[in-house]
Amino acid sequence: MSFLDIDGVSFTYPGFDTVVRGVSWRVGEGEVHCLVGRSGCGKTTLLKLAAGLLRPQSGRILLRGREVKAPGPQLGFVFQQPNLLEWQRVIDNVLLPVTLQRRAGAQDIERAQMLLGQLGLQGHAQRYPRHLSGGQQSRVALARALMLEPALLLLDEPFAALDAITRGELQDDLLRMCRARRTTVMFVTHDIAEAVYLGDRVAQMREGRIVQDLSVDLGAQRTQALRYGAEFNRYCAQVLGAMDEVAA
Ligand SMILES: Nc1ncnc2c1ncn2[C@@H]1O[C@H](COP(=O)(O)OP(=O)(O)OP(=O)(O)O)[C@@H](O)[C@H]1O
Repeated sequence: MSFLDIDGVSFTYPGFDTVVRGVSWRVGEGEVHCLVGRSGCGKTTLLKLAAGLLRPQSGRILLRGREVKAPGPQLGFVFQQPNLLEWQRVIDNVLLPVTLQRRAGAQDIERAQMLLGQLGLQGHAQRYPRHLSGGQQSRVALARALMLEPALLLLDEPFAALDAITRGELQDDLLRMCRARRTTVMFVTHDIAEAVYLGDRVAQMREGRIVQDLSVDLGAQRTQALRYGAEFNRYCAQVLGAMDEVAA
């Protein structure tokens, strides 16, 4: 049994063609798995299925052996837009997963402050989202997703709107935070280099199916300098090659 078992899962939006077609995918605990593929191939839908936001019509999804039926505290989700509450301060945005259930206590506030500190936002807790840059807002969204210490973090192109340097910093923050906690990560991106940089595995989706599942043996400690190495570029070429096969 893997940490996350996606087993023969299919999904169709009512009245439309099937979007996810018999996908099986296993994710080990503490691993980072990236999912790439052309626009519309079903990546977001698969992520929503893994989150329990959608239910498969066939197959099943098990998290630590238990069927995922609805989103819960074991799951964190980060979307392309930070989706912060504009009228709440940064600290209250981070505390949101707690305050949706109960009043935040001193320990919760301490934890939120710690997460903000780890993401370089210690001085920003009392600000409002509009006072932050795009990269800082993405960091707040990441802190919020980690607030309940989820076992599985699902990210859907969370850094797509950021410039290359900020994006690199966020990638390193994500890896550092998740490796330290052994958080398991599923990360959807259009960017092949981002997938290879972050992933222990990179899966490629095409027309609802996983058509390539590549193990990336670049070690657990990734630094941006890796990107200039031959090995890194070989992995990128392998993923791109499989994508080009589709276009040919
Ligand atoms: N709520 C919905 N109702 C009907 N069809 C949908 C719905 N959401 C998505 N689809 C369709 O399902 C297919 C897969 O969409 P999905 O968002 O999963 O793709 P994706 O690979 O994440 O795309 P992108 O990279 O552009 O975000 C697309 O053809 C899309 O039009």
